[in-house]
Amino acid sequence: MGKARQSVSAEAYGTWNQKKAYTPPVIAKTDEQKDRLKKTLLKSFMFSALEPKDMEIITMAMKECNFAEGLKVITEGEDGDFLFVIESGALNCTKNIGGEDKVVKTVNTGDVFGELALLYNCPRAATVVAKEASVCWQLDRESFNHIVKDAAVARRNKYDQFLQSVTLISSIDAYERSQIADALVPEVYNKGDTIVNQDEPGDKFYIIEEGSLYANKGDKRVMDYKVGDYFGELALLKNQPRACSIIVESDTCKVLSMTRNSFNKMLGPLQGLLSRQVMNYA
Ligand SMILES: Nc1ncnc2c1ncn2[C@@H]1O[C@@H]2COP(=O)(O)O[C@H]2[C@H]1O
Repeated sequence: MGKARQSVSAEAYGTWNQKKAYTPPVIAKTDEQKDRLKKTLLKSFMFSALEPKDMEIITMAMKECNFAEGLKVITEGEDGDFLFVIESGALNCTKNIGGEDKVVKTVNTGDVFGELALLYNCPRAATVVAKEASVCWQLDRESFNHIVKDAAVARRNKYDQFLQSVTLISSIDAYERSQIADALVPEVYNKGDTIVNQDEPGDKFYIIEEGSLYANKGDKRVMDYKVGDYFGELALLKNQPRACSIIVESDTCKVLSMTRNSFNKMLGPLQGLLSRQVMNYA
């Protein structure tokens, strides 16, 4: 038996908010399923930052789906009322481009798919087919709208315009850019702070959102950085210690960081470009 349904009244959202009363669905799960689902949600940028209370509602509302290899989960152009988070396996997203089906992305563990129809009330933008047997967790539109949507939209909007101005990312398509926005974590520093220490191991990549910084190799200043520039890629690309220290020059500085995992996954297609830029280093 599942837990008793919880009702979240309209008043809870304030009279200025048009959201209707929402009764979260409760789909019965074993402890083992709950455990797997929680671990999966923690791997997903869209869900990992939820408040514990919201995480509990989402955990109860999600439904396990086991997709056999070759199964079509989503069809481009159709209406959609669910999104999915992947626990294991891999699925191909294809789009019909000029009469031909082209794979535009392969999604796997921790990725979310099917979110666009829910975020923007539009038909499915791609077809999604299980490339191999995959375990996914399905979430309904209403639960997504009430608990996750506002934060997800705000986050994607907040960084989208800025990311379009970052030269490195300008060649990436809008969908990949939205995925990068999901993965970025803001960090704030003050004048004189060292964000990256020479010779130490490194596992993050950074883009500068506000402020100015410089790089020191030993005592020598070797590079200046401004808004839209990036640093920290070398240790990740080459699996080596930090080649320089990066120090904040302006009074304050905001950077957007990305873990090694996200860097590999999302900036993977840019590795050639990043490696060519390395030639410019002193
Ligand atoms: N390049 C892409 N353009 C649009 N959707 C994509 C792309 N790559 C992956 N997808 C996913 O494919 C899903 C199809 O359903 P949705 O449009 O709801 O949400 C879409 C995204 O989650």
